[in-house]
Amino acid sequence: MAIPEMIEWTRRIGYKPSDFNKLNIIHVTGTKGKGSTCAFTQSILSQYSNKINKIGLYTSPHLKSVRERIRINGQPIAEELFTKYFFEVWDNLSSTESNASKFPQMDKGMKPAYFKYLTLLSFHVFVKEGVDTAIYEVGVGGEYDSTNIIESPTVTGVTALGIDHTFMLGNTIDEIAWNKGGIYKHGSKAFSVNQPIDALKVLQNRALEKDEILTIIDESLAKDYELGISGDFQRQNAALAIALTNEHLKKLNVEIDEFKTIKGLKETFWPGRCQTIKKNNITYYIDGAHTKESVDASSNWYKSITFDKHPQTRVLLFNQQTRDATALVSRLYNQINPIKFDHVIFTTNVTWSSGNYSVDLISINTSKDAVDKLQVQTELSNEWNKLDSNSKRYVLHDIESSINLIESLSAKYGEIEVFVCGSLHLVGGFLVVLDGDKN
Ligand SMILES: Nc1ncnc2c1ncn2[C@@H]1O[C@H](COP(=O)(O)OP(=O)(O)OP(=O)(O)O)[C@@H](O)[C@H]1O
Repeated sequence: MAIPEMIEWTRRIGYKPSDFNKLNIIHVTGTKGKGSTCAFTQSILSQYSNKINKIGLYTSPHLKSVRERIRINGQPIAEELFTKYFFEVWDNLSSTESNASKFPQMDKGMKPAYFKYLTLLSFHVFVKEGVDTAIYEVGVGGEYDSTNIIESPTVTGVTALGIDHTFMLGNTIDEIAWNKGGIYKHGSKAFSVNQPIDALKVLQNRALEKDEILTIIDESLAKDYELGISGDFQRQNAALAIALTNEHLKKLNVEIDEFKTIKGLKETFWPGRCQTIKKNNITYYIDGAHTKESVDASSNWYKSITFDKHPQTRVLLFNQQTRDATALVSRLYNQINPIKFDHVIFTTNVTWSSGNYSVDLISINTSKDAVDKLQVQTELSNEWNKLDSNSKRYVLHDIESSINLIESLSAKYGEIEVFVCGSLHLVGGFLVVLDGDKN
């Protein structure tokens, strides 16, 4: 019922899905690289400002502020606009009659859950603000995702597939591919990067169901270009972005200009993914990887850019609160080998030492009890002890305390390098504390 319900919510805020065709939507899913691909796409298209007036970008999750999820021309929408449109949606949902015979479970006045609400809000914002190109990142999967009420995207793309969200999408790569391939649409060219053979067959069939022939992009498309997001694997995401933007521009009858592609790729900024920040004597290498494949990718990135450096001290700051954290951390250890960490810090995603989360980062998915008992962090520390008993291990309650510890290590040892990894929630809180955003 996910899609019929989403269409019903849409009706209650005053729209039909076909109203969103004028947004000229590029729809993107995948397991890894969706957000980066969308960011490259946005940045390339922003070079055509004489032809494309306003570009909307809908992505998830956010790092520091929920407004990052709904961007116009690359910028998170302002607080005032967010508030205004949020309550317009809210009031419409409160007042519009329900379609009780068809949706008895959706009483008048009910509100959809978080992601659905934000998706509705994004459509409303983009229509009201006169967006003429919109890029939509799927939340989870594709077929039943709330973004999949989009009827006529200009083009669709599937990034690298892997195993994640199995409770919703299935345990095998075929089932996952089936869900993701649900965004392909009749009349919209279907793209993907190269995938494991089983997944590829499923994607091909899913495209055929919509009378489209799947195009596997040439992954060398971006090989000679400078990319604004670091990491070798980003070449694959950038190549997909080139294919998507070229097709989109064709549909809009805009001439493709390779120089704009090159400039757009170079200027792409997407924080929290293979990002380096230098602060005094501390260099932070930050990546929100949290699945097997992405932990491999980001560990290799860290290794490749720091292997030849010989800092006084290396530190790992890690958390993963809900997935198989110990398996991920041992994977990270094996990938990074022979680099060794002198200090290893396991923290929760709680932002401040007071026990508070930054307001936009409050998580109701994490059991408070597990956080209070530092259960996951203690398990991680025990696991690390088996992997490398020479590292000094710390189990800390929150991100602020972890950064304080890192700063005290730097005061003692001088030049230090810190790899921050395991969770985008950790990275979000980390950036809030590092930037001193007290909220
Ligand atoms: N093509 C890729 N292959 C492998 N790993 C990747 C790839 N692209 C991104 N990653 C990894 O996934 C992490 C998240 O990247 P990104 O935000 O682009 O992906 P996403 O699909 O939006 O993921 P999520 O939904 O988890 O946010 C990156 O930090 C990186 O570690």
